Amino acid sequence: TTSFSPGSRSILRDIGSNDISDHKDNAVELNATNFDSVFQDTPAKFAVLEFFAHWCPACRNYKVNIAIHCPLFNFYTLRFSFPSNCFLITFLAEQMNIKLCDKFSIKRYPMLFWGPPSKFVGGSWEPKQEKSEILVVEEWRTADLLLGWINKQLGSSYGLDDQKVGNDHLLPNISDHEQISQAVFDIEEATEEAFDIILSLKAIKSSETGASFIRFLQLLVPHHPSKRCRKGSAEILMNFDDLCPAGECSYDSGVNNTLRNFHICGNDLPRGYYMFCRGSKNETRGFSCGLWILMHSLSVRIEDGESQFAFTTLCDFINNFFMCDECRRHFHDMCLSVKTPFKKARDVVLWLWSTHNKVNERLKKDEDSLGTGDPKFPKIIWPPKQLCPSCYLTSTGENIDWDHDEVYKFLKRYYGEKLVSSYKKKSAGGVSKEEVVVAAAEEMSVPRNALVVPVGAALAIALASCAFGALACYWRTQQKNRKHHHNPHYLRRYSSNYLVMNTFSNIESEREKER
Ligand SMILES: Cc1cc2nc3c(=O)[nH]c(=O)nc-3n(C[C@H](O)[C@H](O)[C@H](O)COP(=O)(O)OP(=O)(O)OC[C@H]3O[C@@H](n4cnc5c(N)ncnc54)[C@H](O)[C@@H]3O)c2cc1C
Repeated sequence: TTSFSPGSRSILRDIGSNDISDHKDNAVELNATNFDSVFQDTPAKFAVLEFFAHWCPACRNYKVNIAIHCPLFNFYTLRFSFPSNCFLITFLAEQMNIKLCDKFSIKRYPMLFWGPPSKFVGGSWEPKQEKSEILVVEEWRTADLLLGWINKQLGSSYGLDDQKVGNDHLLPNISDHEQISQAVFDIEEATEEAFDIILSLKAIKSSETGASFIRFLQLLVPHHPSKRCRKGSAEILMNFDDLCPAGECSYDSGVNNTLRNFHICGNDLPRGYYMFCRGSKNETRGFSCGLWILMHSLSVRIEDGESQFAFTTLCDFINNFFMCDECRRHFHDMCLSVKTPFKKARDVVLWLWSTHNKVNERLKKDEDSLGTGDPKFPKIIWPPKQLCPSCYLTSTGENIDWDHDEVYKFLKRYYGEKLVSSYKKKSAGGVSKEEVVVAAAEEMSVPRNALVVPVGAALAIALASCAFGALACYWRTQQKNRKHHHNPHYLRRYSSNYLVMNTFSNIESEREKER
């Protein structure tokens, strides 16, 4: 038997497996406090909201039935997502959540509702309410009943044997113009998952790995495409020297003031699923895809003065914290092959793009011969012509003559504006105002008047006052008195020319002004 912790969504994951006792509870708590934000946070068009009670055997039994008999549900419950953009949320009706139960007039368990997620935000339901967009799901006891009911609402004809419907609203990457908007969610997910992995493997274990982690945060604070990740990174950065004095982080859970008390992108992450990066098989894509997208989206946001810093930071981050050994080593070799420091942001963007293509090329051969790739997402040299015709000067067979100016323009658009505007466009023409609020990614530019100081300034102040956590310490000091110093030793050590020293709030207020 499995016990589900009160209020958690663990049951969703648990029913994803036929052996429902397999899974650990690592799910995000859904409760009266985050109820609205969870609904706001999804680009899904429809949601199934379930009120259940942990003592209600029927609640559990019908889910097991669904999990075993309908792979389609298996998929969406596992991934929280459903064909036609629908997802299931379970909600435990216990004492602390009683007000919400009242708002939805819950009189029995389980009770399932169907509607656009935005309608659940601050929403309510009454039995005789007419014209409500929230409907009670009447048929839910078995997989085919529930599927039949949903088919009726959607005018679709999904069948119990459908295996891969989870991806049918996502186009393959060849035509992923519109889908890139969803990548913001994956960028957040990958950022938080990377942080989780670092914590669970206790990967910050020396002053070197600590410094690498700090530099990564320094890159995220001004440039992460998601505002809440920028904020979360800033918080960790500011507290880092307290959290990891002398490079010794405490990883104990249940202890105050440890890294575990922090989330880079917010308490409700990681969500446990990917959207743009979702594979057609469970074991493909996901985190590593999200990590690439994160790196590309960072690269197009940096300024020339940060080029070498961004390059070494990404290289070191992968080398220290991406725990796929083969990936790490190959990437590291490619980093080492760069002999001249980068001076232009454009060159970093193009280096990352071509490095990613080298990985694609290598993996394509492996995947073709071993059959280990995702059949829906074969490795390709990217971007394909369909996505960027002007990127191609000529191509004969395997040889492509790229127009690098066009490739650069395309990448800036795709991982910068496009990532933002598709999402906003979709929201504006789509369901509700709230969805715009959820847009985790906003503008791509760093404020023009960002204060840029020599990065060497960091060590002058920082080393003197805090042996380790130097950069975090400096960062804090900077906020207080903004003194500029220079220390060539630091430049050598971190091989970086400049560092944008903006406080998070400065950056955000600049962004507000620009808006
Ligand atoms: C640093 C790093 C090194 C890796 N090394 C290895 C390795 O050695 N062996 C291994 O088996 N796996 C490796 N991986 C994983 C592998 O690269 C893929 O991430 C994984 O196979 C999933 O592939 P995917 O189809 O989701 O596409 P990914 O390659 O993950 O790409 C994600 C998305 O990025 C876009 N994209 C594709 N190519 C480019 C490009 N050139 N420039 C910009 N955007 C692009 C596409 O939209 C694509 O869907 C590595 C991952 C990372 C982050």
